[in-house]
Amino acid sequence: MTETVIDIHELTKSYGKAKAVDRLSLRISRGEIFGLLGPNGAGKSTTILMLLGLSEPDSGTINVLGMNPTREPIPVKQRVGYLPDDVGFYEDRTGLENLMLTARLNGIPEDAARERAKLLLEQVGLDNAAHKKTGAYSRGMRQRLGLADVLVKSPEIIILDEPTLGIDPTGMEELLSLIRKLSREQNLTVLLSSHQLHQVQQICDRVGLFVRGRLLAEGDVPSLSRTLFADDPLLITADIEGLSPALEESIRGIDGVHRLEIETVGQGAAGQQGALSADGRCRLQIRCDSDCSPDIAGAIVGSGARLFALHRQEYGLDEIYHRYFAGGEPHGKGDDAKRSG
Ligand SMILES: Nc1ncnc2c1ncn2[C@@H]1O[C@H](COP(=O)(O)OP(=O)(O)OP(=O)(O)O)[C@@H](O)[C@H]1O
Repeated sequence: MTETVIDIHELTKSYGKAKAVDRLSLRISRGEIFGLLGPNGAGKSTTILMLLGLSEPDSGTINVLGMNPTREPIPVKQRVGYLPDDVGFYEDRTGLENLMLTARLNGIPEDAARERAKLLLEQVGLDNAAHKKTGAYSRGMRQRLGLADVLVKSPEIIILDEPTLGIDPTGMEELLSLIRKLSREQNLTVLLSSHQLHQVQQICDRVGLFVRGRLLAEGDVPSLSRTLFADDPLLITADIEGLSPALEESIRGIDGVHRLEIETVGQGAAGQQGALSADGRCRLQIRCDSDCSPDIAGAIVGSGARLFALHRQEYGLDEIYHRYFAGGEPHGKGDDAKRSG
């Protein structure tokens, strides 16, 4: 059975009349990577501060590793690592010295501190920069050092606030795969807030979508997209040559196919519907309620037509996010969402 390590129930926090967090309920399991997503002011940071015992809820309950962070902030802090978005280091000291300082502050004896710091620098890929002053580190290196820094005390949960902010795409990719690797190897629970949707999607087991202090939806990306796009079936596009009435008929007859539209492509085509281009090429746009691509490909090839490309549109976090947050407001199911092809 999976162990719940973070259990939030009906958590509410207001600043004056404004509710920063509004009846938030959420459970996170050990070893899970959970992404907190939402526009500015959604309540992500306020939630994180309450999880760390740095801010007191107005009502509701929070349980972190069996503890109440408001009443037991110190034991929670010992077992939960936090990487803020603007991590600070002693710039005139090396990466190794900075980590050893954190180790000392956590009561780790000198020899063990050095060993731990060296091991962590190796794990985050900074062993070559161990003796370089952190003032000369790039943003990506600082974030990796920040990750090593939160891991010094061997936490069970790490909370990362916008860890990929300001890092170039390669550095971002490396940092995220490092987070995933560490989480999987050490059964480390990771809670991360981010706006980098595409990247978050790659590493998070589950995401929660926040807006105005409320959790609008949570789940893994495929199940969220199924719920959100339930009235907007899957789109499969096929570029073919040699469409016949019999092929049209057989595609329309495939179980799960809702609608078939034909668009011209290729030489002399103007993208008009229903006509073939001079070279006989056309694009079939097939809306289905399940993935019918194998049956569609089979029907095309079986009819003697030539298949040039078959593409299945995937709804990812970007589409989900835009549907909820376009213009900073949650949108309903019927609204247009920005889609990638
Ligand atoms: N100390 C504070 N005093 C007054 N209002 C605050 C305070 N901290 C946050 N708020 C307000 O609470 C709401 C939630 O803010 P919070 O910082 O938690 O959002 P966020 O999702 O973390 O946003 P961001 O991505 O910009 O950090 C916002 O309306 C914010 O203005």
